[in-house]
Amino acid sequence: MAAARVDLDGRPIRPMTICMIGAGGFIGSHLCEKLLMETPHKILALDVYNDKIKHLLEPDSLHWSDRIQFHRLNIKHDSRLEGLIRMADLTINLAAICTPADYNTRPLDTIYSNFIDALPVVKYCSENNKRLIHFSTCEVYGKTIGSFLPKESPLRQDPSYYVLKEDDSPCIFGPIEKQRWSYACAKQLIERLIYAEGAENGLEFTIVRPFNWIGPRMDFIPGIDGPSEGVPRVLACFSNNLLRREPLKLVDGGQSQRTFVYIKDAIEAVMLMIENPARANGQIFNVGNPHNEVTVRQLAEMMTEVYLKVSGEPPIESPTIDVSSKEFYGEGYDDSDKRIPDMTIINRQLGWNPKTSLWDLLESTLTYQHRTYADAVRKAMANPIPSS
Ligand SMILES: NC(=O)c1ccc[n+]([C@@H]2O[C@H](COP(=O)([O-])OP(=O)(O)OC[C@H]3O[C@@H](n4cnc5c(N)ncnc54)[C@H](O)[C@@H]3O)[C@@H](O)[C@H]2O)c1
Ligand SMILES: O=c1ccn([C@@H]2O[C@H](COP(=O)(O)OP(=O)(O)O[C@H]3OC[C@](O)(CO)[C@H]3O)[C@@H](O)[C@H]2O)c(=O)[nH]1
Repeated sequence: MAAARVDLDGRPIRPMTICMIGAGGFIGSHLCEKLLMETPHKILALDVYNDKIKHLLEPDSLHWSDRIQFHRLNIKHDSRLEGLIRMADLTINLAAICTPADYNTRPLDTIYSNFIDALPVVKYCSENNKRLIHFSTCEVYGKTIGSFLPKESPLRQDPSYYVLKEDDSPCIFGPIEKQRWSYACAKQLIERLIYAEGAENGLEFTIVRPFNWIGPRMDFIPGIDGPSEGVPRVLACFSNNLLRREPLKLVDGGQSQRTFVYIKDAIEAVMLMIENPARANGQIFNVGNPHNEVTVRQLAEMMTEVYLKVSGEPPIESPTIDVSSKEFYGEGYDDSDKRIPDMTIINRQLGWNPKTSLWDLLESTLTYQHRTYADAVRKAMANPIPSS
């Protein structure tokens, strides 16, 4: 018989029902997989799409088929939402517009999706005394304090000017006409609302701030499983360029810095939050890998090297090309300069640490991208759809 599952304090973990909103997306698909394969918990999976979790839903014979139920619904307007939250012990809200290309071009949709549409979820959890794990973002920190110092200032090397701490760092956004910040601002306000529901009405909540989680099934490859003119997040943009053997586009010289964490490491952190409510409730957690920092240019160079290795293809003559942010994203784009998560709180509360190096996570992710898309891209390039 399998050993009983226990939490970090040695208490048995009781099987629970989880209402997961946005379960059909990148993070949702990995979380569903992990919950079904390694726990006895049940999932009410809510989303407009289910392509990324089809493998978990289709075969009736799989031993978890009675532990996941998919409900195709849009939380903007569906009266089933409150009933589903009431049926569950815990709600996890992942639903959002969260691709930067949308923030300045569809700011109203972005604000509605990240603030207005999340309001009923918070309200139903609060009114029905249900626990909520809400997905926010590292973008709530905006720009670092250090970015406002003169370029040559030695203080730029001082971590207190750039490491991002949940309980200490300010949230620094650009002006309103830089509509890039519509997303970060909406996420910040929903965080404040959830926090206030906790303080005034006793809502049991956890807020997650992901720092660039990447891995298989992230976003789409334009023209293959998403719109030809669509602009996904950087992993999928660069994967698309590599698959098509075209130069990787570096926005404004690729000088911005990011830390990337492997989705499978990050999901371990979410599992600890799910199964340790006493340690996770009332907390805001950075979840990232401070050791995997690169400039976007370095990311492009590393992805190129890894892709050549896993695909066996020869290099192209010009592996990267510079583009302006106006050309790439349009008017109103702005950027976070640097994102290093402070890990003190998640370490103290949950003992979590990321494990996978950037090279290793790119190797497994690009192997997946090559296996999944190379043939389809080759065929699409051989038979381009004529423009009307
Ligand atoms: N991936 C990251 O690194 C990252 C970083 C920061 C924040 N986040 C946050 O994590 C969450 C999940 O991100 P992801 O990367 O999985 O994105 P994703 O776009 O792959 O997943 C979001 C899912 O929500 C669904 N959804 C959106 N609006 C909906 C609605 N009105 N009704 C029902 N379903 C709806 C989408 O169909 C999609 O499947 C988001 O809230 C995002 O802001 C992610
Ligand atoms: O072809 C490209 C695409 C992007 N860039 C630059 O890469 C940086 C990262 O871009 P991206 O991963 O698309 O998004 P961000 O990190 O800026 O924002 C995300 O962070 C977390 C999240 O909240 C959800 O995932 C989202 O807002 C950036 O500097 C781009 O300009 C590029 O050079 N070439």
